[in-house]
Amino acid sequence: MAHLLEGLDPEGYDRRYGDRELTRRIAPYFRGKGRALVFVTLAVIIAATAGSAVPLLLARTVDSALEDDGDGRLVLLVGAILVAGIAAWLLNLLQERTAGAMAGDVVLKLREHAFAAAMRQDMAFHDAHPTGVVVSRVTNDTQAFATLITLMLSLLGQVLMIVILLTALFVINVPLALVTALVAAVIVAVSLAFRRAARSASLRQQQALAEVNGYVQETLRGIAVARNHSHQQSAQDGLHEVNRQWFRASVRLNRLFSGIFPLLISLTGLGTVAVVLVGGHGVDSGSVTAGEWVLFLEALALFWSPLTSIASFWSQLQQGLAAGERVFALVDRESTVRQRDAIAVPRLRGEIALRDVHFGYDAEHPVLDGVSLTIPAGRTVALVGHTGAGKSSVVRLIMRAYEFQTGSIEVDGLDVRTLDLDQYRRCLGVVTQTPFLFSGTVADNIARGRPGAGRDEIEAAARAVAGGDWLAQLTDGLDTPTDEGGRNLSTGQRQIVALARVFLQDAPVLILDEATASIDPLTEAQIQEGLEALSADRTTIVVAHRLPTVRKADTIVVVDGGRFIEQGDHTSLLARGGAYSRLYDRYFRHQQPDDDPADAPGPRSAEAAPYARAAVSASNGHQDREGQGTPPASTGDDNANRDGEESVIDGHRV
Ligand SMILES: Nc1ncnc2c1ncn2[C@@H]1O[C@H](COP(=O)(O)OP(=O)(O)OP(=O)(O)O)[C@@H](O)[C@H]1O
Repeated sequence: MAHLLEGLDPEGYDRRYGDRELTRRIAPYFRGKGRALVFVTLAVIIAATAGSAVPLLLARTVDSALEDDGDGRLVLLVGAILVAGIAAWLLNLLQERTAGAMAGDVVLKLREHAFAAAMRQDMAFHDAHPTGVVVSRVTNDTQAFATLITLMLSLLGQVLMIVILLTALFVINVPLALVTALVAAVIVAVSLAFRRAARSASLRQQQALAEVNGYVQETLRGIAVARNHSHQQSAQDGLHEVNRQWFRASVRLNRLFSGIFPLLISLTGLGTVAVVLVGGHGVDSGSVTAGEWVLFLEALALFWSPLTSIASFWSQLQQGLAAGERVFALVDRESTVRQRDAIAVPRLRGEIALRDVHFGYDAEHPVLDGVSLTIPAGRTVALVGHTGAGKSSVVRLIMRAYEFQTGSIEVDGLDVRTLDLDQYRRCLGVVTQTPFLFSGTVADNIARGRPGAGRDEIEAAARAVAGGDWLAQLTDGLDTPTDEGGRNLSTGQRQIVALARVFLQDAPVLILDEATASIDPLTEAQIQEGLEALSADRTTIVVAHRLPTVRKADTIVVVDGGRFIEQGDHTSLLARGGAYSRLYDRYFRHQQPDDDPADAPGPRSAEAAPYARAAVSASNGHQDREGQGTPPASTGDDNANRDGEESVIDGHRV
C-alpha cells in the first residue's frame, strides 16, 4: 500500500499528538461552558437510560400478554414504553442542540487561534507552505475537529445504552448474556484494530486535499502568467498530479472502510444465530421466558447499530482527530523570528544600525555576508545593485520578516530582537514593489494605515501625495472600488495608495521597494513627490530602481553578492568611478533624457567628491573583493554586463 502514498509527506511542522494531549489542548475551549456540559451529559445519561428501558419494557409486555396478566397491566406497560421512547427522543434532541451550539463556539475560537497562528508566522513559513494549504487548516480542519464534540456525545449515549442493557441481560440470564457480550466484544475489538490504520489514512487524505487546495489557489493566483506563457496544459498536468495523490489516499481510505463493514455485519449475523439457538433452547427448557428471548434478540439488534457505527464513527472521528493534530501543529508552530524581550516602542527616532549581519533563507545559501550599515535618524539610504544582490533581503531583515543568523540589527540603539514586535512593526511604513490592496475602496485601503482614522484624515493623507492629483485618474476618487490585491489599479497607482497609507500611519521609518515595472512619467513624478514629502523627516530605506530616488538619497549603498561594496552620495560615488559609477553609466543615466554633463561617470578627484552626510557609515568588512558590474533587474540588458566586468573593491568607511 505504501506506493499509493508516494509524494505525500506531512508538512515540516506537523507532528503526532496523543489522544490525551489532544484532550488537554481542547479542554480550554470549554471554559465557561460548565453548565451546558453538565446539562448535555445528564441529558445523554437520561436519554440512554430511557432508550434502554424500551426493550426491557417490551420484553415485560410480551411475558405479560402470554401470562394473561390482564388488559390494565398491558395498557400500563404500553404507556410506559411510549413515555420512555418520547423522553429518550426529546432529551436527545435537546442534547444535540446544546452540543451543536457548543461545537460551533469551539470552531469560532479554534479558527481564530489558527488564523492568528498563521498571521504571526515568519515569511519563511509562508514561502514554504502554500497559502491554500494553510487556509485549509484554518477553515476545514477546525470544522472537522469540532464535529468530534457532537460525535463523542453521540458515541457516549450509545455506549451507555449498551452498558445498561448488557447489565440487565446478565441479571436475566448469564449464558445468553455471555453469548451476546461475546458478539459485542468481537465487534468492538475489530473496530479498535481498525482504528490506527483509519487515522493515518484519514490524515493522508486530508493532506492530499490540502495539497489540491494549495495547488488550485496558487495556479489561479498566477493565472495571468499561466495564460501568457501557454502554461495552461502544464498547470492542468500539475493538478492531475496532486489530484491523483488525493485519489490514491481516498482509495486507500475507502478500501479500509469498505472492508470493515461486511466483516462487522457477518459477525453480527453469526451472533444473532447463536442467540436464536441458545435462547430457543432456553425457552424450551423453561430457563428463559419468551419475553426475555425477545429481549436478547432485540438487544442484539439494538447493539448492532451503535457497535457498527463505532466503526463508521471512526471515519469521522479519525478525520476529526487528524484535523485536530493539523490545527494544533499550526497553532504550536513557533515563528523563527524570535523576540527575546518585548520592550515597548511607542515611537522611534529612527536610527538604524546593521552590524556584521549574516543571513540566508536556508543554511546552504548565504544571501547576506556580514553587512554593516548605520543610518542616522531622518536620513535616506538607497540600496542599489543587480537583481538578486540582496537589497530586498536587507529590508526584509529590518522588517523582521525573516530571522538573520548572526550579527545584530539595532534601532535607536536597541537590539531589534528585544522589542515588542507589533509596536516595532507599527513604526515601519512599508511600501512594496507591487503593494497589496485589500478589497474595498481606495479610502478603505488608506485607512488601514491608522485604523479609526476619519474621512478628513484619509483625505489629507491622499492629498499629501502629489497634492492628491492622482485621485483624478481614478474613476471615483477615494471611493474607487479596489479588487482583492488591487488588480484593478496600476502598479504605480497601488504604490501611491500605499504611500498615502504610510502618510496616515505616520511611521518614523519608511521602507520602500521601488517598482521595477514601467510606470508612466506622470505617475512616477507623483510617486517621487510623495516619497520626498514622506521621507522629509523620517528615516527612509529605499530599494531604488529610479534615478531621482538614487540622486536624492543621502547615502547610496551598492549591494553586490550579499555585500555592501560601495557607499556614499551620488556625486562622491560618481567621482570614485567604481561600481556605482558603472551602474549609473549603464542603467540610471538612461533614465534621464537630459543628461547632466556633471554626472558623467568616471574617476573624479577626491576634492570633487566629498562624501556627504558623514554620519552615515557603512562597511562590508570585505576589502579588495572582485564584484560584477551588471545592471539592475529592470534594465533588460543584464546579460550584456554580466561578464568580464572589472569591479570596484571598496570596503572603506564613510
Ligand atoms: N523567499 C526567498 N527564499 C529563498 N531565497 C530567496 C528568497 N527571496 C530571495 N531569495 C534569494 O536571495 C537572494 C537575494 O534576493 P533579494 O530579493 O534580496 O535580491 P534583490 O537585490 O532585492 O533583487 P531584485 O532587485 O531583483 O529584487 C537571491 O539569490 C534570491 O534568489
